[in-house]
Amino acid sequence: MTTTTPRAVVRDDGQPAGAAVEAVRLVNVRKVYGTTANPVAALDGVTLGLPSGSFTAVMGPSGSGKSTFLQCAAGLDLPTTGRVYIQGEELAGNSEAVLTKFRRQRVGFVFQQFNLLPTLTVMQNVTLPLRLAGRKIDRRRCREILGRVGLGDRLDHRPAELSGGQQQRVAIARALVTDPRVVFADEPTGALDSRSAREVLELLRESVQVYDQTVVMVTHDPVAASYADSVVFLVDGRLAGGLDNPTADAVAERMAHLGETHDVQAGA
Ligand SMILES: Nc1ncnc2c1ncn2[C@@H]1O[C@H](COP(=O)(O)OP(=O)(O)OP(=O)(O)O)[C@@H](O)[C@H]1O
Repeated sequence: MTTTTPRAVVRDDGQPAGAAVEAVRLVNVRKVYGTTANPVAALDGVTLGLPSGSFTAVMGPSGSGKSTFLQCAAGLDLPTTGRVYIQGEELAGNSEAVLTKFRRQRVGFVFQQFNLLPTLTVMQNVTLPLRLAGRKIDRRRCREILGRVGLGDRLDHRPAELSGGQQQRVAIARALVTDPRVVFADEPTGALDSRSAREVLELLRESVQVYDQTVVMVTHDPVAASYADSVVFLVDGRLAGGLDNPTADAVAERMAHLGETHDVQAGA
């Protein structure tokens, strides 16, 4: 009989072989802005994995690196050092064309200011990512998604004819139309009244619970964060702990004491 010494098999992204592939994984990500003489580390060694089908809120004080985190995780920008994986595939290559293709195939975005094209109708805005990716436009599916966000009767309207909340729902439909694995949202409720904000957050949660997508959302608002499955906190570009099943009160309480938990690198 022969015996073999068990050997841990580790995948290229640092995860044990056989582990479920995470939707997003950052490994020791640093992003440095500024000059060599005066560098600013917007992200300072962030290692974090977000499971598929999870809804994560990213919080922290102003300047803590939240937007930089989202930009790097989503492939809108490249880290100075470290690695980023979406659904197990490394976001690599330094040409903008490669990054653009990667984003078009795998991720969707929702921004605070909606970023709809004003001259296009609702339907044209929603089909745009498919056109840009050279993919077939299935109008029935687009109508279905717009119905899902409550805008099935507004297909021919232009953004200026819609309320802020409705515009953000168009933006969500546009983010979902390519069936991305991960939707990144940067302050998606920042420009909305509380009722519209609630509708937008419910749609994001539905895309996780019903459609098994993964959502990563930067927010300043503890109520918005309470719609997520978990919250990760950033302070000075470093992870400063997390919170599962967050309530708005628990999030607000943590935010109030964030500086004190500064050096905890969680979720690695
Ligand atoms: N393009 C840039 N050039 C130089 N410094 C930058 C740049 N972008 C961000 N920074 C710096 O990096 C740090 C993190 O910025 P970031 O925008 O990620 O923070 P944030 O948490 O999203 O802030 P806020 O909540 O105010 O939007 C800040 O010190 C910021 O000044």
